[in-house]
Amino acid sequence: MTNPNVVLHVADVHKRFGGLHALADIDLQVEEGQTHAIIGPNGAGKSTLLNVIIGKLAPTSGQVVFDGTILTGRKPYQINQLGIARVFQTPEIFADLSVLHNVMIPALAKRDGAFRLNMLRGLDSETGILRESEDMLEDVGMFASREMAAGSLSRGDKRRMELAMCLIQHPRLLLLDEPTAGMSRHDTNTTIELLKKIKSRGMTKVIIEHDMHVVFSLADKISVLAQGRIIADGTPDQVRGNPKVQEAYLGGTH
Ligand SMILES: Nc1ncnc2c1ncn2[C@@H]1O[C@H](COP(=O)(O)OP(=O)(O)OP(=O)(O)O)[C@@H](O)[C@H]1O
Repeated sequence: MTNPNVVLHVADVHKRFGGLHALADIDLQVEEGQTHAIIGPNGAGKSTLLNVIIGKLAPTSGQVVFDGTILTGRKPYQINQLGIARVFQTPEIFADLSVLHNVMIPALAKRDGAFRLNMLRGLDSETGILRESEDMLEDVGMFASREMAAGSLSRGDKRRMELAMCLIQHPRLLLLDEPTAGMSRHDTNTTIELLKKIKSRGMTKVIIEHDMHVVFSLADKISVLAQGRIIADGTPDQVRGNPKVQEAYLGGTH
């Protein structure tokens, strides 16, 4: 039976790279407002799955449905316009521009439907978007750094700015690709707190993460991938106690 709370449905998806079955028989249902983690050992197919969702890769068969709309066959920018944003994977930032201007640009692009170079000229006259961007920077703890050049930020601060750049677009679904990769424990904990704060706003999130501390701190549901298949899914407690998971993942290299 269809669950009315499901907002993202990856339905019977397969992805082959030549002879390699990178995704097999994937059925993933993400409920509105939840944080759904996808975990699994290296090479399990996590990035491939994320790329299929955002339209960067076409599945060999099956489809992805978001809020009743079939995403499969659409281009990444069209999927983005439907309210799906991805963070922490090669974001386009303007290293020489201030943090504040970097946050304003995606807000303007969203309002106007596309990015135009001449947006860079009139930034300071966009008072509404300027104020909203300042609020967003306040939210992610970056207000004090708003005049700094984006290229001079530390890795942790850059990721916070990137998160603000995503949130300012008010996505309905936020995809996070290893949000704490390469971070110190302190920055990781700050990011967890930040993501919890976003969670309380009810935004749906799909998160790929290697760090089990992050996964168990944030996830409402976890799907475990191994060799391209979902071998278990459920609440963190259900997944933690699943012997198949312990064998394939938790007892493995991580
Ligand atoms: N473009 C591609 N062409 C051929 N094979 C690919 C391609 N992309 C991924 N693969 C293969 O598909 C499998 C799944 O890779 P994927 O990157 O999705 O795994 P992952 O779970 O994200 O791994 P990691 O945790 O190491 O990032 C791997 O065997 C990988 O080598």
